[in-house]
Amino acid sequence: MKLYFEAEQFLSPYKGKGSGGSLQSRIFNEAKLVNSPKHIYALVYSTLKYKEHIQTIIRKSKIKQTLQTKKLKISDNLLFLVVHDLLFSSKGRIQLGKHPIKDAILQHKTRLQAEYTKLKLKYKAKSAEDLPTNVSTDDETPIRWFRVNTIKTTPEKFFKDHPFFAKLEPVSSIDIKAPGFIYTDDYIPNLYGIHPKEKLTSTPAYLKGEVIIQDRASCFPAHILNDDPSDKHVEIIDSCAAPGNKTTHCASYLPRTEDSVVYAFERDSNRVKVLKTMCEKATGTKNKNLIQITHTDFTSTNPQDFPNVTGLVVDPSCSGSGIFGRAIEDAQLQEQEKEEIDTERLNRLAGFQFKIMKHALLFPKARKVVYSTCSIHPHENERVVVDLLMDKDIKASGWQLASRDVVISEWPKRGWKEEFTAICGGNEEECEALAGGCVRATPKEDGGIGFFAACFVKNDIKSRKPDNMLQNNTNDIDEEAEEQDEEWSGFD
Ligand SMILES: C[S@@+](CC[C@H](N)C(=O)[O-])C[C@H]1O[C@@H](n2cnc3c(N)ncnc32)[C@H](O)[C@@H]1O
Repeated sequence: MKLYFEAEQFLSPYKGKGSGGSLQSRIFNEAKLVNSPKHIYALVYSTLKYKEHIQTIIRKSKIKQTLQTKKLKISDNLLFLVVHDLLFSSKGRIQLGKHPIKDAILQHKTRLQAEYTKLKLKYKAKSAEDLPTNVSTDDETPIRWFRVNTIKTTPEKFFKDHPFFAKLEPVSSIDIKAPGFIYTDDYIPNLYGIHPKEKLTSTPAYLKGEVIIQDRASCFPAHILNDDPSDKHVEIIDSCAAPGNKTTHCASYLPRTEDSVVYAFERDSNRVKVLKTMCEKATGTKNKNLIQITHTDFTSTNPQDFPNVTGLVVDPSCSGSGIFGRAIEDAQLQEQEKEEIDTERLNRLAGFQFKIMKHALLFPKARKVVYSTCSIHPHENERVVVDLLMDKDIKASGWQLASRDVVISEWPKRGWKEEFTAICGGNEEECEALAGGCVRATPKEDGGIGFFAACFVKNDIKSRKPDNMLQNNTNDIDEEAEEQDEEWSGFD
């Protein structure tokens, strides 16, 4: 039953702290799984895809009544998984040794199969593939991105060891037609695209942490922070770190000197374990001091304790509305439920995001702070940026939005300029310039999740307040905002 018990937890929409990420990342980042994450993902994905039909078959076959009579306790989700395997999987068998639940379900095999046949007749379907589902194959990512982890290896070595991936081509289109090709990305160094069916996760390089699966847009923050060779960051902070994609990516940019470090903060106790596992795998024993993890709320840190930190990545919890892989889970939510979460929730999230960013902008030597979300909503993106730019303490300390040339200038999609009118009024050029300090990625259309990043830079202007005065102002975040953050912690 282990496989089904492990898969069961992923069948319901994520209710823990944070967004939890896409279904795929939730499963692949769960450190405690005994079964292969790939196997579990395939099972959960397919069960969710056919869930509506499985429910109908279960109801019509009256199998639940039999299970109750036999006093066999089985949750609905577990039953969906088992019935899925019996009817919808290619092997058509329950992956379970001898077990009373298996026996009880197999006693009903004929009835279950009869209901399945009726369903196929109703939809004139020859196989499960022809049945209508809420989830089209469009919900699958058109391309899978991975980066060669330069802490452990080099692209040259990786390609030498994996000659299968030898056909390097520039990624001219995100529509990869077939496995067998590998595409170099135009924007992020050491990032490659492959067909989603490519078996990367079984390669020794993946298992050893030499390559890391990471969405392209999610690689933007570390790249924006570290792209400029004149910025010699040695100490940086990742304020909201788990599961650690951006932490490990940031670490890969640091010079390999003894004092180079990424301070990674994570306040959630479960997620901090995943962060530790990922960082250990990515750095290995040789570079184990490259990342220092602290299990704490980032806003409780004292910026004066980090006098050498010059750059920060702030990727706080958000609505996760850009994660299209989640469509399969969203398909389970009632429309009404979806509507209810909107504006109020987004504003609460924005309040929290503002608070974390304001804290990040207090670090005395910081000169660059990259803010990001995987949300498509302006509430959590440009509007947070505008509120920060209009904040009197932040203005006084010399923080500004960076110019486009230091924020992946060739990437075509920038911030939404209309959102900046509160700052620049009708001055189109100024709005455009501000929007240029931000990048956006559209879900699917840009070959991955929806994403937003903005880069703040500090110019040493003469009129700015001394940093210690700013530090004293951190406590002006009112109690209401504190409460919101507490409440908020249920989202990501
Ligand atoms: C969007 S996720 C970060 C994803 C991560 N940057 C990555 O690329 O793998 C946000 C994370 O921030 C954590 N978090 C939220 N508020 C925090 C705070 N005040 N201090 C530290 N961590 C926080 C959440 O628990 C969650 O794990």
